[in-house]
Amino acid sequence: MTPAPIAVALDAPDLETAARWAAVVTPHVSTVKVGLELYLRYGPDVIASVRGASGVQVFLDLKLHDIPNTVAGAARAVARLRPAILTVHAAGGSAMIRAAVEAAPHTKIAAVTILTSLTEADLGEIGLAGPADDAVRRLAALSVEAGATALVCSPNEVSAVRAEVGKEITLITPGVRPTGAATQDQVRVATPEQALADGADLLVIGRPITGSPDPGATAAAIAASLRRAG
Ligand SMILES: O=c1ccn([C@@H]2O[C@H](COP(=O)(O)O)[C@@H](O)[C@H]2O)c(=O)[nH]1
Repeated sequence: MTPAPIAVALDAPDLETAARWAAVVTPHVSTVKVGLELYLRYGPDVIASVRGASGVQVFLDLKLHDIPNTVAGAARAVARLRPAILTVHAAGGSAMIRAAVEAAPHTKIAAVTILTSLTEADLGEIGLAGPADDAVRRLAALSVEAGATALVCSPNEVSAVRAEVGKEITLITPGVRPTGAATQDQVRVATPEQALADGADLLVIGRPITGSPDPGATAAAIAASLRRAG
């Protein structure tokens, strides 16, 4: 069976737990995601541990955000680990995004538009007043113009972003919650089925899977539900 277009966020407190989650979900999902918690604790070794024997695609979610020269150096440093996807913050601007793209030519650079944990009130607080859609579309267009081939946005904006950037760009959506699951610190959310129907290419799902009693079975159930819906 083809693995579902899901990236399981391995936000684990230790490497053993992350590797165990990766091993049980990889028959069912296309991708595992390593974020700041794991990478800052264990460094590059974490990539081989979660990739394991299956060779599953690894998404390195470091959300780089600095001056172009520094981001280029960081992207070059992690590119040797061969992550399939590496994130940078779109708010770093065109030159910074372009620097990452040029420094890591074999890695898909994904620009994070507006974090899925932010409300419109939060956006006002940081000087981006107005509907989230507007800021997300603006940052999406700028990122693609700068060479990003993937974008991270909430499922709520995915159809607007698709209309803005076309079908060649990979749209990645965190903030995905199966019906009835706790939203936790996520604000702009939708179900896996809705996110996919609206045009997402890769759904990031963490705690609803890793916090469940049987992460392998939960990943399999979400994957089956996507196949039924598709
Ligand atoms: O806007 C963003 C960008 C990245 N993330 C990351 O996705 C996962 C979501 O985990 P859940 O447990 O499903 O909430 C997490 O690793 C975030 O760092 C995001 O949530 N929103």
